Amino acid sequence: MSSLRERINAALETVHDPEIGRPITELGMVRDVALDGGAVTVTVALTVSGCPLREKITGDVTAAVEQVEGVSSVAVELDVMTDEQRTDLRKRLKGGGEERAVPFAARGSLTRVYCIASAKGGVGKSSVTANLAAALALRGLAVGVLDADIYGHSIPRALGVRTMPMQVEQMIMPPIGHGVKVISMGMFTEENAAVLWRGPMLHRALEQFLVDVYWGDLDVLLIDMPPGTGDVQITLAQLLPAAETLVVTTPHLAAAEVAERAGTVALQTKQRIVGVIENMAWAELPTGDVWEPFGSGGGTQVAETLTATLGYEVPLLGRIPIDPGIGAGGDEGVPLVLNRGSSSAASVLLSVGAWIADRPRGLAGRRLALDMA
Ligand SMILES: Nc1ncnc2c1ncn2[C@@H]1O[C@H](COP(=O)(O)OP(=O)(O)OP(=O)(O)O)[C@@H](O)[C@H]1O
Repeated sequence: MSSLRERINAALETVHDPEIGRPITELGMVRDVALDGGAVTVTVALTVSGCPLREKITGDVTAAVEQVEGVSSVAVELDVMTDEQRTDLRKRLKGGGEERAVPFAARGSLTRVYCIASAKGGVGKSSVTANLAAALALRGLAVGVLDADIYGHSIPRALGVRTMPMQVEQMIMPPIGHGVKVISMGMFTEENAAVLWRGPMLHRALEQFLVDVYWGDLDVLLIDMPPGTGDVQITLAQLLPAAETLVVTTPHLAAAEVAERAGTVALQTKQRIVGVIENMAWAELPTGDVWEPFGSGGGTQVAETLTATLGYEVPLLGRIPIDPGIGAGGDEGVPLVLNRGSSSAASVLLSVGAWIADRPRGLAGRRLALDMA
């Protein structure tokens, strides 16, 4: 039979750091386990002082150790990592790999990166991104969202994220909302300040979000793009040449114009457009009838035009109806797919999420580093 200390250590291995998602034992956070008969005192070193998750970690350690046979009481003492320990942690998390590389652009990266793009603002791109991210997390996928929309940062709020990212050494720990890791340009600017992002500054900021943020091993990274064509599109195409694009449009936008803009970016950046999502496509009347206030066929037309222009199949992945629950979910920080999963809008969003989830995580069908030149 194992000793009390061994059993306590095994219990501590089940406690994960809430931000990093790895066992605290593996991260070097358990500094000491003192035994006085069955009374246990565990000293945990937090990554930074004033860590907002101290209570959660204390609670998790207590709950895990309390259950160990032979333990009569548990006390948790908190300490803070030394500079050397933080450096060591950063190296461990980066896997000793190249320091300043974009992990998703590395050869062999299995993370699928999708840029959620639109020709114009206000078509619901951010709402779609937040809901798709939540839908993917719901299916058990490891998901991150990078909010690169420099004109409006609605993603953190839509995913219920209210905390700021923590910094450990040069590593930025993304806050997590509904299981989704979130980083937004808005987290690094004064509240509501209109920032005029110039090209080089923008490039550096986006690079930092991809390189210095600890994303961990993601299945999918969604990037909420600013509408239209511009510096963000160019920068991201350089940093993430294998990223793919999902185009969000509404039926009333001139389909030809939407397709032309999206197609031009795809041709210039050589990034593949993998599908079109039509938002605000229809509304259900109290009578049960379907009403299409903005006309119909826009999404199909965009998909068909892109298919013809780009020379490969660009499918229409879904038509999301108008649903006030989308706006309410965004305001409350609980995406519609999580709180009204059976509504028509949620069903479409969940089915697009399923389509993304079912695409292989591997390299199949993707452009490899060799032909990125
Ligand atoms: N299907 C829908 N039904 C009802 N309201 C919607 C729907 N989709 C989005 N909305 C609402 O439309 C508004 C614009 O949506 P959102 O912010 O997601 O668009 P966006 O394209 O990201 O805009 P921007 O680029 O300006 O940030 C929001 O108030 C949102 O709640």
